[in-house]
Amino acid sequence: MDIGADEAWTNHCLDESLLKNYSQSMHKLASQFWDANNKNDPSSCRISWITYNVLKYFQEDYFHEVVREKSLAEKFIVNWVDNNVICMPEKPFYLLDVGSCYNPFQKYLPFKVLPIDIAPATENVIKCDFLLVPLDTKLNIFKNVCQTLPLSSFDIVVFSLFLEYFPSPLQRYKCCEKAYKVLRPGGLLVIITPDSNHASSNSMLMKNWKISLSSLGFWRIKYVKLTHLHCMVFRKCFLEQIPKSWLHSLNITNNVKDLITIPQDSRNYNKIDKTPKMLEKRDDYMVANLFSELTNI
Ligand SMILES: C[S@@+](CC[C@H](N)C(=O)[O-])C[C@H]1O[C@@H](n2cnc3c(N)ncnc32)[C@H](O)[C@@H]1O
Repeated sequence: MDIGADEAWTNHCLDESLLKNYSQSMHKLASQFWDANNKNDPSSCRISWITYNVLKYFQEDYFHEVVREKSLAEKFIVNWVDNNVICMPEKPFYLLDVGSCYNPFQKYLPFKVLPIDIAPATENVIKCDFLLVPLDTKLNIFKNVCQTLPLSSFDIVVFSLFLEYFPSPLQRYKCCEKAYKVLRPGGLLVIITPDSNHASSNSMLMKNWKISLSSLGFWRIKYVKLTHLHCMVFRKCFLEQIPKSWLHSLNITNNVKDLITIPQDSRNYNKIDKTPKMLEKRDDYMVANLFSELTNI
């Protein structure tokens, strides 16, 4: 029976032991295997990649991006006034790590981190369902549970291996919309999503993500395909009309909320053969291979 994404999500969230089990396994996989294998190399470690690129933006590229936005404003005939530019943020940069699991950014001193997760794997992570948590003027945490997140407050929002957790593109879109609201103008949304295929095989998908996020007021300033990951940095423009005008110039107006798709979305689960099968030796090899592929995430 098809129950739809929202009901599927509600049912999933009710199963606390399943959520906990997942995040603890994820913590173990990331800290005991991936971190040990990738030696903090930004060309293979997602956390180092994010840290390197975010610091480069705030410490070297910030004004270059402001100049670029100003020239785009001229191109799309959007009214630009110089006091659009709010002062450049200073260290420590305020980072919201959504789906943090085990707070992997805590060791980086340039960040003041708020790590949130629907099922924290460690005690220093705050419990919060990002999809449902209300926004307000202030951060409100009660008994290690986040009650409200503050609007226009963060320099950086990180979605690392997070969006693909949701069953529908619309839920992913709502998360990006929320990230837009909690970011300061000029702030960054960093998205990391897994994919071990060649860069060209899902390039259309990534282009659609760019379109969808542009409709919210983000401008993509960096995109890199690593062996097993797509890594993207989106900047919250001072003027949301700029990315929206870009979309308008391409005649893109429809379905922008349904474009954050992942390869699993197009799988027809009704057609999958559900008759129980005996596991064979070659199934073990297949699973082992799958994980060895991910050793340098
Ligand atoms: C694959 S793990 C990624 C952990 C970490 N970000 C990393 O890169 O290693 C995804 C995490 O997202 C969390 N999560 C899923 N849905 C969430 C939601 N709605 N709000 C907050 N966290 C969520 C899960 O509990 C899980 O810990």
